[in-house]
Amino acid sequence: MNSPLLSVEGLSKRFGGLQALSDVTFAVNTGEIVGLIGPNGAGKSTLFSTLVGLHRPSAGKVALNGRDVTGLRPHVIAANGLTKTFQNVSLFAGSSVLENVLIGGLVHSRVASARGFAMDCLERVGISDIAQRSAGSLSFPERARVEVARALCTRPKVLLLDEVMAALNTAEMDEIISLIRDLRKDGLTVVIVEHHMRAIMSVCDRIFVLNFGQLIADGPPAHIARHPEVVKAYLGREHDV
Ligand SMILES: Nc1ncnc2c1ncn2[C@@H]1O[C@H](COP(=O)(O)OP(=O)(O)OP(=O)(O)O)[C@@H](O)[C@H]1O
Repeated sequence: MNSPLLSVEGLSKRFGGLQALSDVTFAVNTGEIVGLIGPNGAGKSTLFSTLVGLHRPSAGKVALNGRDVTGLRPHVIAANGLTKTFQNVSLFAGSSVLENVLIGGLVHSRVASARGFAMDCLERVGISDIAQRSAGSLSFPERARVEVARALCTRPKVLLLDEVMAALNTAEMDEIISLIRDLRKDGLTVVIVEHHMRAIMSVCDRIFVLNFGQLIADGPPAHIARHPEVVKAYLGREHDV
């Protein structure tokens, strides 16, 4: 059997007296779309930030394609193929859409060659027509696409999407879901943190559930939607899938 593309073993993160992640272990295979859910404060963003090197883990190991990337600097981890988008979309409002996306490409190349690839990424997410617009003037759905394009510009193998659908209505969310499916068809592996259960349940092959920093369940959407501990800790009721 092939080894998983992303492998996380016994990952823990402590902030002073607070244990934000406790002994988290999971694996993601090439081409999967995996969801990560759990109540506010469960540790989802901390897990993403620790995976991409923004936090140094207190214990545990992260491997990408069999290579240990634990504790490496964020740009080195990005260059190895693991990238995340940022919650509460953090674009440079005074810069153009193209400039915002191009920043992602600087992990691999200089500005001149990054520009062409940044345009390709904008094309891939369907917004090449707004490349010269100021990022500060964008709608929420446009901003979500720019965030995805910027992450794509780092040429990820695994893309971590942190609540990119947060401010979107149902129709806008469906468009992003369709984009995520297209990215998978192109060979990308995706992990999604999202509070919109309809979106998560419809797009993910598998879902991991965090509660108080611990992984309490892992399985296909139909299993997670009826998992008693998940319903109690997070969902509040069983969901139809
Ligand atoms: N830099 C930090 N310093 C100290 N504590 C932190 C830090 N970042 C997160 N925490 C704490 O770690 C815990 C997990 O937070 P985290 O943001 O990862 O949860 P989350 O599951 O992403 O929540 P949400 O769904 O609200 O985004 C929380 O108790 C939070 O207050």
